[in-house]
Amino acid sequence: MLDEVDRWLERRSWSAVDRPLPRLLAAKRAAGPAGRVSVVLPALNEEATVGDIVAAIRRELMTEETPLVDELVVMDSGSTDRTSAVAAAAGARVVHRDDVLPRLPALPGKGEVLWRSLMVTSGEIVCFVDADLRDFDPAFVSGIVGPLLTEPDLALVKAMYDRAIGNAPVGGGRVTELVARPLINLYWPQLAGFVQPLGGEYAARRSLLERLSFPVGYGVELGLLVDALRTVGLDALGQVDVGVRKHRNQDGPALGRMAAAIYRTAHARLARGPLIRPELTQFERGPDGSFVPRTHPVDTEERPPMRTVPEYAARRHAA
Ligand SMILES: O=c1ccn([C@@H]2O[C@H](COP(=O)(O)OP(=O)(O)O)[C@@H](O)[C@H]2O)c(=O)[nH]1
Ligand SMILES: O=C(O)[C@@H](COP(=O)(O)O)O[C@H]1O[C@H](CO)[C@@H](O)[C@H](O)[C@H]1O
Repeated sequence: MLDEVDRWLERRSWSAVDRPLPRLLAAKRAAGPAGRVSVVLPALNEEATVGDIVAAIRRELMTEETPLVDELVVMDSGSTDRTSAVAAAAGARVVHRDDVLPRLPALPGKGEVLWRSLMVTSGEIVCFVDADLRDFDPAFVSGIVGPLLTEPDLALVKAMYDRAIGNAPVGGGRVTELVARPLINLYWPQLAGFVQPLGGEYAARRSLLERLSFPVGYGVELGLLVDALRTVGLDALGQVDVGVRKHRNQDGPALGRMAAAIYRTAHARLARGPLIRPELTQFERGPDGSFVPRTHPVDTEERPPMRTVPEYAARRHAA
């Protein structure tokens, strides 16, 4: 690793226990409006898990005694199950992607709803948490929000954790290990110190997020991390150890499509090369036992920095 990254690991890598909740609450009070925290859960058909996550955040971080989180929003990404009803019953504000910036028809994808969430939240600190987590611990939120309350020169903090898969305590993060980590080490070695560059739990200042493009699909984590490095520099980025992360693990073909979106996002940020063909063909055995190609589109759209959207600028001016 670069010497710069070794130094960065000394300065910008923490554990959630380094900042106990009373310290964070005091820092939040001292920060005033700049300490307002919005938590956003992107959710596509997460009825099985979203309610417990919402309830845990409300129970531990949204009480009179522990008011760390000011706003909890579940962004419905086009669910066809009871995600919205379950999230609302647990106490979240639920926003459907189609109800945000209706003049821009919603595109499918996680990044799309994360981008739109900036339009419907008001926190100066925005914290993203996946809605498919199992055994969710609210320290995921307080751990990554903490440094943004105590270190004014930080702009984005990622969670780091062991990646469980099935019943095994480690071995998850397959696209991270096979795609993102090699890409980052080859092309953005300053980011090589991030243990979980694709992790879905991260917090950032709105002042940074509103300046970044959002890939509409699964490229959003890599895109935001690479662009944050370019925009604010490595020393404004950090990571916090929050233990173990368990989530619903997708199958290989689904992760292949995710990997293609991540490759596309990386390609778009490398020197402008030849136009790439945004498709991915995978194979499965057909009824007659032969291999059948299945071609899927790879999302290429990126939403512009939110601060360039007139409605957003007007809303911020009015606030
Ligand atoms: O089009 C999408 C795809 C995913 N997600 C959400 O984004 C998070 C991460 O997605 P997923 O679990 O599919 O990714 P993985 O963790 O398996 O990489 C979850 O809360 C999903 O419900 C979403 O809101 N819209
Ligand atoms: O880290 C990874 O390799 C993938 C897949 O994880 P698993 O192999 O299912 O544990 O999960 C992450 O990647 C997505 C793309 O960046 C993020 O959106 C997810 O939040 C994150 O879970």
